[in-house]
Amino acid sequence: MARPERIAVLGAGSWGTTFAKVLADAGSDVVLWARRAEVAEAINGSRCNAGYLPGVRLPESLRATDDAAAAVHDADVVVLAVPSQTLRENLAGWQPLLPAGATLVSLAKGVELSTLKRMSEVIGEVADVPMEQVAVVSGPNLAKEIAAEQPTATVVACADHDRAIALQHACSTPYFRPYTNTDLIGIEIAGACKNVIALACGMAVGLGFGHNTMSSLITRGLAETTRLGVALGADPMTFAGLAGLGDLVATCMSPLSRNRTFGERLGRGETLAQAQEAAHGQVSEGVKSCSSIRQLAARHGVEMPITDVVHRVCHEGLQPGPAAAELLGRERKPE
Ligand SMILES: NC(=O)C1=CN([C@@H]2O[C@H](COP(=O)(O)OP(=O)(O)OC[C@H]3O[C@@H](n4cnc5c(N)ncnc54)[C@H](OP(=O)(O)O)[C@@H]3O)[C@@H](O)[C@H]2O)C=CC1
Ligand SMILES: O=C(CO)COP(=O)(O)O
Repeated sequence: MARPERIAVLGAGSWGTTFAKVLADAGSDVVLWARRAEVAEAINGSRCNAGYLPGVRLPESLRATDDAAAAVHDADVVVLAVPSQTLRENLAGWQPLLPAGATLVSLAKGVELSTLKRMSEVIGEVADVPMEQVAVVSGPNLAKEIAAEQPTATVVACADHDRAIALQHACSTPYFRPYTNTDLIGIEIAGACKNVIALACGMAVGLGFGHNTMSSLITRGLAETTRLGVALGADPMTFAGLAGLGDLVATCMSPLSRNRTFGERLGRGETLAQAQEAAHGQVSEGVKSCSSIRQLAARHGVEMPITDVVHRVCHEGLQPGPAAAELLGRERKPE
């Protein structure tokens, strides 16, 4: 399959804008859709999306618009960069505009609350395209670091390996190195679950705990994520890769992570509403996905104790201190 020529990125938040920059830097012809006209105007005028990426100069070749039809016109790749829980509604509106045969790419890391579906499943269903047309990009990809052109690797996953390779070419730059994979289930489960584990790590930081605690949560978090992924049909090796362990470590360890920061506020005693207000509208996917992942795990008889307490802290009034004590007090068992 030929390298794509025209790419539309729908969603101009931190990651959509950064990924559009990566694609433009890789030489692709990119149009970025922003839902607010003033954001598109600022990108075209001052080459900046100050609300999400202050101080980052966007390439001259990157064009922005608030007209979704103009953005997707003639595109052979359409990248979806909106939050997981709004993707279905957004895509339903865009579906009539999508060029036939275009590769649809998900950047979102979550599990839909109402259906417990992964993002690629939502895309296949709403766009009514074969799953071979749907791809996912996921890895240790904190937007601000990539926007600053710090070296980063990622994974481009698609059941159609040729499409994955075409997309890999379209987003390879001297600072961004994509690998291909065909295990969509593993890549997406890893991406959604790491946000929940990052919330737990943030709570640990907020409670004043150090690196042993973080490391224990990361390792046991990876164990429960892998259990769920394997139950759903994923390749267990995916969880040792960039989109598994790689993203888990980056998100849990970095103060740039919105999920970790959100968890830290809860750990310091703030309420969910206070932590949400401090996020200034930026999405912390784990806050909702902890509930959908917990339900998905229950449906498949998989134990996910960290995800369970994160859900109860976020939505059922459990406090982070007692949540930590509960995890430590669980029945003793072999590793
Ligand atoms: N940021 C990162 O480092 C990374 C993020 N991701 C994932 O990418 C996805 C998008 O995240 P990110 O860009 O960071 O999120 P942000 O919160 O930074 O931006 C969200 C974007 O979606 C738009 N948006 C929000 N709600 C709606 C809606 N109802 N309809 C249409 N557009 C909407 C926002 O528009 P507006 O500005 O007008 O509100 C904004 O452009 C998430 O699933 C995230 O987990 C993955 C890898 C890295
Ligand atoms: O997915 C991410 C890094 O890979 C971004 O994480 P946050 O959404 O927690 O900022």
